[in-house]
Amino acid sequence: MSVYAINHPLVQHKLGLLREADLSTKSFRELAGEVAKLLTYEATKGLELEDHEIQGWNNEPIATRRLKGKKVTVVPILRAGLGMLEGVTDLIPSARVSVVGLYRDEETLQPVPYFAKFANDIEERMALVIDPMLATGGSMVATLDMLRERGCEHMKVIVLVAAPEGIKRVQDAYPDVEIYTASVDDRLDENGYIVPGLGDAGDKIFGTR
Ligand SMILES: O=P(O)(O)OC[C@H]1O[C@H](OP(=O)(O)OP(=O)(O)O)[C@H](O)[C@@H]1O
Ligand SMILES: O=c1cc[nH]c(=O)[nH]1
Ligand SMILES: [Mg+2]
Repeated sequence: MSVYAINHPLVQHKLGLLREADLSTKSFRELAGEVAKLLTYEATKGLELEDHEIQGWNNEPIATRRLKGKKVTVVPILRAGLGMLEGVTDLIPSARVSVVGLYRDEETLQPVPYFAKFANDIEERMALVIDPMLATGGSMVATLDMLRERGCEHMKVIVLVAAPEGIKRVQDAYPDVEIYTASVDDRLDENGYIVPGLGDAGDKIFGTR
């Protein structure tokens, strides 16, 4: 089972702040970006390197290493995934951004697609899919389906908070996909919200509460 719940003290401290009921939009946005950045650090620890020789300060060659292969594509799921994007691209500034627009129908809890634009050569890139909330997992699996249909083989998921139901759904469909999260929470409530969770992450990030 490849779920990585990151217990780093900074992640746990910031997650605790994010869970405060009356946090301002500004603080929620800042913290979501900061936790996304720390989770990205963990999620990228297995990236492949290649040897690369450079000219050093005194004109002597230095053997260094650099990231190998095509640049990563980051895939925010609209809207709420945008709240994590800057945190991720702070660490991977040359990443290509692919965007998937989905909203979850409030009655059926099914994902409804409304936009998709992928980086070119997606089949050669590692995709880091970002969304604050993994609840039923419907939105995440729909996004992974879109990427896999386009030939993307190497995908990882970064979410701020995950419900056990969503983790199971992703793992059943994509056992090879690693999930990085600040917390595996207890359960979903009767409306499909994660408990204890963060509430409606999209509304909090966009100030549309
Ligand atoms: O795992 P699921 O049950 O599919 O639920 C999770 C999805 O719900 C939220 O998005 P929402 O539909 O609220 O859209 P928004 O980001 O535009 O607010 C969240 O950001 C995920 O994308
Ligand atoms: O808890 C949840 C579940 C879905 N979407 C959210 O924003 N929060
Ligand atoms: Mg929402």
